[in-house]
Amino acid sequence: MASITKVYRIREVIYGHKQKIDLMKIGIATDHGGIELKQQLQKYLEEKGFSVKDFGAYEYDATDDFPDFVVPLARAVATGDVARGVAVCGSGVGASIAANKINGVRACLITETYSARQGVEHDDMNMICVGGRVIGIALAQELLDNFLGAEYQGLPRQLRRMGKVADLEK
Ligand SMILES: O=C(CO)[C@H](O)[C@H](O)[C@H](O)COP(=O)(O)O
Repeated sequence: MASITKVYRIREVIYGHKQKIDLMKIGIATDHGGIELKQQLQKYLEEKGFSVKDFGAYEYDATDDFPDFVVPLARAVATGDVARGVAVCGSGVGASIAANKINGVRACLITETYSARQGVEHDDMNMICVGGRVIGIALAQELLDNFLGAEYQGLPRQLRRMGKVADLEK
């Protein structure tokens, strides 16, 4: 695992991030497709000691739209207001599509633990998207444990690849 100092240095070199991000501050968002899962995950994270910023939705409304909640969360991840983001929608697909429109966000729809960890270690994934209509709380908790327990390794080949991805945003 990379040291925190190394992680900050990597972020500064690749993305130009200057500020030290509070790694215990996590953002969470959902549309109506994941209200219950979001509530359960927020409680789970808080019990683990994370500070969780809730971007809504706060109540079930079948007419709400995922970009209205996921994009503010993605912007907070991109600016470093929160260290990482957890986005829920019905399938997780819409959330990942919307989040990846924001420069600096590397969001992925995740359904198994290998990718939850490897996506961070190799690709510096900073948002995880899950489907509230697809997975249950037990798997979702395991996904978060792997996502939040992982750090970008920043090996030379990984830096080269993510540098090429970051160049796409210039
Ligand atoms: O799952 C989603 C897209 O991947 C969306 O975020 C919504 O949750 C889903 O489309 C909502 O569907 P509904 O039929 O409008 O409830």
